Amino acid sequence: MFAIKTYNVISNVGLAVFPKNQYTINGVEEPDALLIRSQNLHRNVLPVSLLAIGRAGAGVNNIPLQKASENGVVVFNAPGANANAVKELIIAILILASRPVIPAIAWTKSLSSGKEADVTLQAEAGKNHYRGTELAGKTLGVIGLGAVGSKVADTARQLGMNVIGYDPYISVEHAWQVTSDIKRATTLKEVLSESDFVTIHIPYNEQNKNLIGANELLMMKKDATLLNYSRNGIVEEAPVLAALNVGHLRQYWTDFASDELLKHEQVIVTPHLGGTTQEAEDNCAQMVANTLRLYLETGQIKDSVNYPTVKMPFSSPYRLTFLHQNVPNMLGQITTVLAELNINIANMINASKGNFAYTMIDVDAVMSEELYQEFEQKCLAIDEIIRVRGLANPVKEEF
Ligand SMILES: NC(=O)C1=CN([C@@H]2O[C@H](COP(=O)(O)OP(=O)(O)OC[C@H]3O[C@@H](n4cnc5c(N)ncnc54)[C@H](O)[C@@H]3O)[C@@H](O)[C@H]2O)C=CC1
Ligand SMILES: O=C(O)C(=O)COP(=O)(O)O
Repeated sequence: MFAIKTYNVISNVGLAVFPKNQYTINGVEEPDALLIRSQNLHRNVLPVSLLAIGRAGAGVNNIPLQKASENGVVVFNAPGANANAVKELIIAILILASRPVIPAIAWTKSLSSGKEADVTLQAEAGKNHYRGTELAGKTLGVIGLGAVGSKVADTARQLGMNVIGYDPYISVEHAWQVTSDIKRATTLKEVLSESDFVTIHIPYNEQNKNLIGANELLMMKKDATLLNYSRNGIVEEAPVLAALNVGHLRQYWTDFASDELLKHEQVIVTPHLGGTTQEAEDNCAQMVANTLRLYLETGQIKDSVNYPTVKMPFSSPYRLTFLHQNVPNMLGQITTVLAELNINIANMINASKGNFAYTMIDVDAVMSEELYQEFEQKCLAIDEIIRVRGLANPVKEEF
């Protein structure tokens, strides 16, 4: 049995991926895996039992990745699974930022038909106060052309906007997804200075902390609108409020509340709604539940943010897996231990990601508990080996 502990609201479609006869959900204190959304784990102690964390969503800045890697905890996310939800919200916001639909609705609601008054006439007479502008022909700057940004760029083009994209680290896969008729900016300044709307779709990490501050805001067109549906730490709040106050920036739309932002009339804050649709919640939970199962049951790693992708058919009766430092001679040391115990290798694979690496070795026969314990002890005596697992071949391997 594997034990999963969940935090946040996780879709039942995702939870249904775990067969009841093999998994307990929220049944024990020492889980094999966590399944979370935005739960902040930075202050949590990771239990020794913990093998994996599944983030049902994109951003992993709520997870202590270095600590997880060092403790042999593989962290997975659900790349792209909520991107359409964020895209649709961004498009709605671009329209709401151009046309005062929300105040117009509130005003219309306030009309009352007294004895003489006719709400239709009042509405017709007052509508000019709610004149908007159109998106077609305006320029949208998209910072980050990953799963969300590439979709936003495409749809904005379909709406007749000019689109400038900026992503110096774009993956080949996403580069293929981005429509070819957007302008590629080579500097942040280029995208900021040419856009009427700027929308940010990048991860929060040390490098992207405060990416948009006073200097960058000055690069923006006067009267432009800034959208931050990525993370609050990417945009510095004080300079944004100052830019709004002096009339340099028109509006700031964000998914991340703060006391200061909520007080400002030209800041419109949504309650971290980007990925909150039924479809996105189902997609994310289902995707990451499948990758958790794949890892827990077969040792294979897919969509991990801290360990490499490793795929190998489970064609032998027994599999050994090793999370270790990415240093020379790891394979040599592991195979020496196997040879000492007279265990024959049927198949093996090794891959690395940054400072960490993963090795899977399929062996000819199921190891007895006693033999496995001896093997594990010898392996863990090697300083650079972080975690060892022994897995019997599951009946079902496809996820
Ligand atoms: N508001 C919400 O509910 C949601 C927020 N997000 C946030 O949006 C972020 C992006 O999500 P996805 O597009 O799914 O991730 P992704 O990983 O597919 O794309 C991120 C892109 O940003 C690029 N990038 C990184 N640093 C950059 C920089 N300094 N300048 C320009 N480009 C840069 C990368 O090369 C990559 O192409 C997530 O990390 C998360 O923080 C994602 C989903 C929902
Ligand atoms: O996927 C992301 O990065 C998000 O920000 C969505 O967060 P959530 O799952 O709604 O708490």
